[in-house]
This record gives sequence, C-alpha cells and structure tokens, in this order.
Amino acid sequence: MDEGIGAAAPFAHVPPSIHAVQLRDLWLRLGREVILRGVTLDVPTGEGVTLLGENGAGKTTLLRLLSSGLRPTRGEGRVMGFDLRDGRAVRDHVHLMPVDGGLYPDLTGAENLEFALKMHGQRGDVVRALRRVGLERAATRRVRFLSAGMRKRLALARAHLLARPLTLVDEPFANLDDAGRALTLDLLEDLTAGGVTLVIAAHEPHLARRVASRALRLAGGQVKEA
Ligand SMILES: Nc1ncnc2c1ncn2[C@@H]1O[C@H](COP(=O)(O)OP(=O)(O)OP(=O)(O)O)[C@@H](O)[C@H]1O
Repeated sequence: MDEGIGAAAPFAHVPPSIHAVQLRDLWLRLGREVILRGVTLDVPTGEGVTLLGENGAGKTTLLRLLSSGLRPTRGEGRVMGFDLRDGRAVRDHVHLMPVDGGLYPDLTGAENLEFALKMHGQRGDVVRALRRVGLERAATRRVRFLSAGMRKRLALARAHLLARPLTLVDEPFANLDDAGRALTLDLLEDLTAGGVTLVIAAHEPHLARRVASRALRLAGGQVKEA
C-alpha cells in the first residue's frame, strides 16, 4: 500500500462538468507555424488520456493551451467547465507539470513545494511529500543543484500535493531510472484514484497507458484516437 501524501484538496467549488476537456475546432498558430488545425476533443472527467505524437507534433503546445499558457487562435475550448480564455479559473483547476519540471531553481526542494501550496491556498505535508518521492535530502538543497531525475521527482511531488482536478503531465518518464518510473506510475495512479483526470504526453505508451488508458495521437495538427 502506498503512503499517500495526503493533501488532495476537496474541490467542492468545481462546477459539475461531465467533461474535463471539451475542444471544438480549435486552431493555434505560433509565429508562422500553425500547430493545431481544428482539434475537436471530449475527455470525460476521470478518463485518463495518453497523448502520443512525434517530436514537434504539438503535444507540449496542446498541454500549454489546456493550462491557459497559450490562447487559441480560433475555436472554443473548456476545461473542467471553464472557458480556456478564463486564465484565472483555468489555473485554479488545472496543473501542468512541464517537461523540465517548471521549478524555481534558487529555491530548495521544500521551498518549491511550500510555495506551490501557498500560491493555491492549500495545505499539505511537504516533509511527507519529499519522503514519498525519495527526496528527503533535497529538502534543503536548491533545485539548481539537483539532477534532472531528482527534479522530475520533485515536480511529481508537487503535482501530487496540488492534486488539481485536471493534471497535465509532459513526459513524466523522461530522465528517470527504473525505480523512478515505477514511483511515477504509483503517484499518477494515486492521482487517478483520487478522481484527478490525467492527460499525459509521453513517448512511452506502454507505461503511460497503464494509468491513462485512452490513447490519442497528435499528427498534422489534428488529434485522433490511437
Ligand atoms: N514559442 C514558440 N514559437 C513558435 N513555434 C513554437 C513555439 N513553441 C513551440 N513551437 C513549435 O511548435 C511545434 C510543436 O512543438 P511542441 O513542443 O508542442 O512539440 P511536442 O510534440 O511536444 O514535441 P516533443 O515530443 O519533441 O516534446 C514545433 O514545430 C515547435 O517548433
């Protein structure tokens, strides 16, 4: 039995939405490049999705759009019932774990987690979270001195502490050893068991699909069932 981090917040204020993601003919242009070309997609709440696609297909871009880091050029989108253009509401309900972890390099491991909790007005057991990912010794070390795999573990601990209803994870298995991959699967499983909807961009479908069984492929700017 896994030791839970025990911080999953009740999201009683989340409006009932049977869909975690609803996109309608969504287009996105970045500079001269059109990355998304009319994406239409429904992801029911609680249904885990593995997002596949070649390098440069647009997976990270789509995750950034779903977390309101980018605005659609055309089309409509809602996440957890909120319009994608409503950045504040989206940020309150969606967590993106970027491929590099998106951590603050000059803060320690513990400070990164404490700061994330504070930003979201949440409480959580940071010491326990660090222990859960085997990073007790990183509590007082600045992130800039951690290895890529350690940063990944720390970012996972943060995603787990925050447990946003829609959690987007970009390449969670990259830079991890076997133990790290097993731990990642455990933590992601915990999230889904707690009702979190996961979208995982990954190049390892055999791993990602163990926790997010529906597979989608992004190619030519469009999303299709894989
Ligand atoms: N800020 C930007 N401005 C212009 N083009 C961008 C920007 N960010 C990404 N792109 C382009 O968008 C396309 C999709 O990139 P993205 O990072 O989303 O792909 P990906 O599927 O996540 O790739 P990978 O598997 O390599 O991580 C690429 O052609 C990339 O060059």
